[in-house]
Amino acid sequence: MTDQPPIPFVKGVPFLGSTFAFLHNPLGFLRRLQKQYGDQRLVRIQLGRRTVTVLLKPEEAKYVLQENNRNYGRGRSYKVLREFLGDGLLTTDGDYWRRQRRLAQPAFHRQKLAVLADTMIDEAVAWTGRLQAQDRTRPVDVSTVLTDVTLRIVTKTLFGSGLGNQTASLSQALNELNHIISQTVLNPIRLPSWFPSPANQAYEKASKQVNDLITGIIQTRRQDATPHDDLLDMLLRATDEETGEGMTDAQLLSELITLFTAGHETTATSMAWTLYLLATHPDVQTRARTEAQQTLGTRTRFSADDLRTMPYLSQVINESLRLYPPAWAMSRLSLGPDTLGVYSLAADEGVLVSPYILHHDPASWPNPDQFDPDRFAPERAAGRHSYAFLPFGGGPRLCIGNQFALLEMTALLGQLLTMFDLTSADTTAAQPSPLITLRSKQPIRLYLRNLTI
Ligand code: HEM
Repeated sequence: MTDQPPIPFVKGVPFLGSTFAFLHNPLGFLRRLQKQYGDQRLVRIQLGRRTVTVLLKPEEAKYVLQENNRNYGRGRSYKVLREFLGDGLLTTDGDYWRRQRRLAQPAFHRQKLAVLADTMIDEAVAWTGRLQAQDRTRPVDVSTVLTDVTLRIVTKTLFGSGLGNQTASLSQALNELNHIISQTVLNPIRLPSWFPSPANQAYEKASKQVNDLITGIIQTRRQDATPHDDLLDMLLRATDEETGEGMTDAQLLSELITLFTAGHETTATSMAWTLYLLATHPDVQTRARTEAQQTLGTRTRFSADDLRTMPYLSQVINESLRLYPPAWAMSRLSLGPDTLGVYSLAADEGVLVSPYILHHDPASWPNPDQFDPDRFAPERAAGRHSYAFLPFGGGPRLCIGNQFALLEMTALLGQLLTMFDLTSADTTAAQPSPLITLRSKQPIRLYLRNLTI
């Protein structure tokens, strides 16, 4: 190991290294690194007091996320999230994470998802109905309408439709909690959690409300032998093959809040980008609509099977996830020393895997900024490295909700395209803003014109 060269290091400015350059424009900064250091495959930068190794090629991403994943734990950003989400799938590591993942995985199997897909389709139909009833001479802010529908879908698929008037209060409380978490995680000046600041007090209040509501739901369900077609039911029934034990109420609570948080804004964000791309590429929109219309035929509602049989729509979604991956960066910490390609990596080093950077590498994606769904046509995708496209991460920590998200997006897109023509209300191009997820800097506003008129 000692013969190996150190990873190329970007010095930046004295004491602060690349901190300001990165914070000022993270995506621009990372793309400059890619241009300058792409041939070396990785590069180390200084962020604050720590150094971070940025992986610039899919081979190293695969190595860290999959081949030697046991040497890489959750990075620092997950430690902050853990304060809020507790010990859930997203924030834990090691044996604890492995057991929770084993318990939760069956809830996301194909047949189980087919049941949840029906809920998604019902919600997609209701959503387009609400859009149709709106005043459509004015543009629609897509983030608002998508947050609304993805919230409904995640609440219903997690907790079922039997919550009655609790559905609205739960959804509202969880959304508020989610909002406070995002604001706090992104704020560089964080007061300790015991300090009675307005943000900490708002968090305490929302968190207590969510915990009380979900704990109440869990306890009611534990007394109820009737099967429910929702994720909570599947998680409640899950037992560990080795010990025969299931999850405690506290574990269920953390996993439910995690699934809600991880599964809601990501999907709303990528749907917003997809609608924007379709509105600004009318030829792609027409082709996607034709496929959706032909699949639907004379029916008014898609079936769960239909959602897996629209290859062009799936190419469109993939290309949108390539250009604007909601999880634009994933952080890891090396647990022990390692060898990355020809370089040596020390223990306790930050490692950054950025889907955004790998998705814009010209070596894998010629003209990387161009929207071209045919890149995902089987003949063009053949031979591409499997980690050149990783919107859902990879290896054992691959997003547990990836198929859920793709089904949901297909249901919403398919339904929307069969009813409306989409055009952009703005002349300037939308710019990505890397917050916790990769949102658009400006609101995305579209006109929805009724196709039948
Ligand atoms: C377009 C939508 C989505 C995107 C782009 C996305 C992306 C990701 C990525 C990149 C990871 C891996 C993070 C890492 O390894 O550091 C992840 C993990 C995770 N996602 Fe998603 N996700 C999406 C939707 C969902 C949905 C719908 C759910 C649940 C219903 C969900 C639940 C989770 C959970 C629980 C994890 C942690 C898995 C583990 O480590 O075992 N995600 N997601």
